[in-house]
Amino acid sequence: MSQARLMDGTALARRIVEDTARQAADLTRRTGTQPCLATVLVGEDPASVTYVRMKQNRCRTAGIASRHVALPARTTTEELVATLRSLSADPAVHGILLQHPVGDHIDERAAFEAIAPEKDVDGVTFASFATMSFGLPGFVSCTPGGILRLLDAYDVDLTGKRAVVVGRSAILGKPVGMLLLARDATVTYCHSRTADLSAAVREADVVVAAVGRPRLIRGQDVKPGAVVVDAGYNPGNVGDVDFDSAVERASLITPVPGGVGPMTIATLLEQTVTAAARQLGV
Ligand SMILES: NC(=O)C1=CN([C@@H]2O[C@H](COP(=O)(O)OP(=O)(O)OC[C@H]3O[C@@H](n4cnc5c(N)ncnc54)[C@H](OP(=O)(O)O)[C@@H]3O)[C@@H](O)[C@H]2O)C=CC1
Ligand SMILES: Nc1nc(=O)c2c([nH]1)NC[C@@H]1CN(c3ccc(C(=O)N[C@@H](CCC(=O)O)C(=O)O)cc3)C=[N+]21
Repeated sequence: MSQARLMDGTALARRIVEDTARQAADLTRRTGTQPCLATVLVGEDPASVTYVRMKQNRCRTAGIASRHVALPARTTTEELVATLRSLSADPAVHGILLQHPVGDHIDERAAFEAIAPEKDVDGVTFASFATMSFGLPGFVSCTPGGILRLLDAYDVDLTGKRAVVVGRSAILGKPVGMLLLARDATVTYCHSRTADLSAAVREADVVVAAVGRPRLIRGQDVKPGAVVVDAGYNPGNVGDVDFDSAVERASLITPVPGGVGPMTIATLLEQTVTAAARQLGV
């Protein structure tokens, strides 16, 4: 069998960011206000520092202002909630991103819920999860939203397809399953307690790997012709899919890097400009 075609997230994300930059410039010209994303980081985990910096850099190239709030690792839930409430109330801030994970001593859910839904451009609040799941207007979780955009760009028909999502986190696995369900896929969630992961994956027409375990999904478990989305992003730019073996069986596959990662940031920027437009009343 021939090798899978690559789903090029870098190229699609570049087009989305260019469109977003035009919209940001237009909005700035019409209102005199630049769209602004606030990024909040607790602690100094090097990977998280890098991700947040990438997001800020991409904002700058798209003409979106960013404001960074760096909090010490010992920050309490109450302090973090207070910070997010004050950003939620600040009219100069249009979108808020709280970088996950925040540390075990903090109630991450309480922190997410302190983000005003109209500024939840990362799509992490209960309100966003609900609107996304019901197909109502609102903000989608960025990585899941980016994954669906990528599948659409490659004309992947999801209707009636068996989709297996490996992982069920609040910002990735669970919401991507809801988006696939909304597109009439038959969705199975797998997680750390799944009895036979290989058996589940072997049945999948579409696999989304969102685990955080390097190369967990192997080519031998990929159904020939399946579509494979690797959302994993492990140290050393390694995905959750064993690319070299999976590329031999899949029909379409995302590379790491250059697949899902850039789509996440493109979705974040796009939703920030949408949030700003709504808040500025245009
Ligand atoms: N490219 C991007 O933009 C982004 C990439 N990521 C990447 O995606 C991956 C997942 O991130 P995230 O969802 O935040 O991670 P979490 O650690 O929050 O969740 C991991 C999920 O995988 C499940 N899991 C763990 N081990 C296994 C296993 N051996 N078999 C089956 N399931 C397992 C867990 O199950 P259980 O629920 O039972 O514990 C959990 O549901 C990471 O590599 C992360 O870096 C994350 C966000 C954005
Ligand atoms: N609240 C929250 N929302 C997130 O969206 C979120 C988060 N927390 N915590 C951490 C993860 C990780 N994440 C990535 C985003 C882009 C790339 C990305 O663009 N990667 C490039 C490579 C970039 C490079 O390494 O040069 C690629 O895959 O091609 C990777 C990882 C978002 N996350």
